Formats: sequence, structure tokens, C-alpha cells
Amino acid sequence: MSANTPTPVVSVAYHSGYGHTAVVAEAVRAGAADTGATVHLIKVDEITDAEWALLDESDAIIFGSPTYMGTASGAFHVFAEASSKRWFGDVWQDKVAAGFTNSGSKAGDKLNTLQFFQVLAAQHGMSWVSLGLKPGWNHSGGAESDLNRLGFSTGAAAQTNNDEGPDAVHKSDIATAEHLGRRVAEHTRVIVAGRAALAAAGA
Ligand SMILES: Cc1cc2nc3c(=O)[nH]c(=O)nc-3n(C[C@H](O)[C@H](O)[C@H](O)COP(=O)(O)O)c2cc1C
Repeated sequence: MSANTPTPVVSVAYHSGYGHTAVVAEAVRAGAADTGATVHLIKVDEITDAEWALLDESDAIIFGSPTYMGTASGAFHVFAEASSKRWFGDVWQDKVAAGFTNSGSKAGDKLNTLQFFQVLAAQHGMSWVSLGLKPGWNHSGGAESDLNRLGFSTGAAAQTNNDEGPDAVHKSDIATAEHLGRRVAEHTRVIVAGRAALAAAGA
């Protein structure tokens, strides 16, 4: 990589009521950081003005929430609604977006949470990055340890048994979340470098 290539800035904006989704958020952060990106991990239920500014300055925002009652948590919805201040000024326009969720059931209506993130991103004019993994654990040679064992494509999905703590977040789901973080950061690097090259060329 050239010394002049800008370092992409990726933020992970998430809520976790009981700590399980926080483990997934940390995996997304670690995956993005692996690529050399600058990464901010932001709890949306405690977000400060300085952290709103970090989101505004980010090249990519990855949304994360547990699935509660078939959608993102109430705290995440509060954050989404507060982001309307950014919507008015197109502040997040053309940023990269992606999402992840965790819930108690294998399916658990997680798709609806990921689609909520997609719509939120689209309202802001952001560009959605999918998970980019084939579904795992769906053939006779497959195993629970497969990447993307839950078979989602719009984002990273995790499942944790309702009677277990954050330590029980499934290892395959953690690896899948790391993959999402890496993929988003790599996409963002290409976009940031492309914009810089176009600007340098006067285009
Ligand atoms: C209010 C509430 C609603 C929930 N709704 C769902 C649901 O719709 N689908 C599901 O699979 N699990 C559901 N769960 C289980 C959580 O998604 C699960 O416990 C998750 O690991 C919590 O993540 P957190 O510790 O980050 O809050 C719900 C839990 C709560 C507290």
C-alpha cells in the first residue's frame, strides 16, 4: 500500500442490553482493525456529542443491535431516530454501511433487524455492503462451526442461547462478525483510495 493511501475510518455503532451483542461488536471491530483501518466502537445508548462527530467523520458505519421483539432494540431505534439530524444535512450521504445482529433463536426474526439497518442506511444515502459469505452448515459435509452457519446474506447474524451469558456467543458467529468487519474495511479502503485518486486527478 502506498504511503499516500488514506487510512479508512470505520465506526461500529451498536447497542447491547445484556452484553451478548457487545461481544459481536468487538469481533466486527477486530476484523476491521486487522486491515489497518482506524476503528471507533460506539455504544449508541451512551453516545456523546464527540462520538456523533466521530460518526460524521467516518467513511463507514456498521450498525449493530440485538433483535428484540423482531426488530432492533428500543435503544437502537432511539439512536436511529436521533440520526435524523444528520439526514437533514445529508451528513452520512455516500458513507459505507453494514450491519449485524444477535438473538436468542437461530432465526429469531433477525432478518427484520438487518433489513431495518438497510433501510436506515438507504434513508441516509449510504452504500450497503453485504456479508459476502455463502451460507454454511447446510449440507451433509457442513458443520456448526462453519462461517455464516446461520445462513444470512445481508449482514452478520449471531445466536446466543437465552440462558447463557456473553461468554457463550458462538465461535462461528464471532468469526463471521470478524469477516464482516474486514470486508467492510476493505471495501471502504477501495472507495476512499478511489476518491483520493479522482480528487488528485482533478476529476
Ligand atoms: C425484550 C427482548 C426481546 C427479545 N426478542 C427476541 C426476538 O424477537 N427474537 C429472538 O430470537 N430473541 C429475542 N430476544 C433474546 C435476545 O435477542 C438475546 O437474549 C440476545 O442475546 C440479547 O443480546 P444483548 O445481550 O446484546 O442484549 C429478546 C430479548 C429481550 C430482552
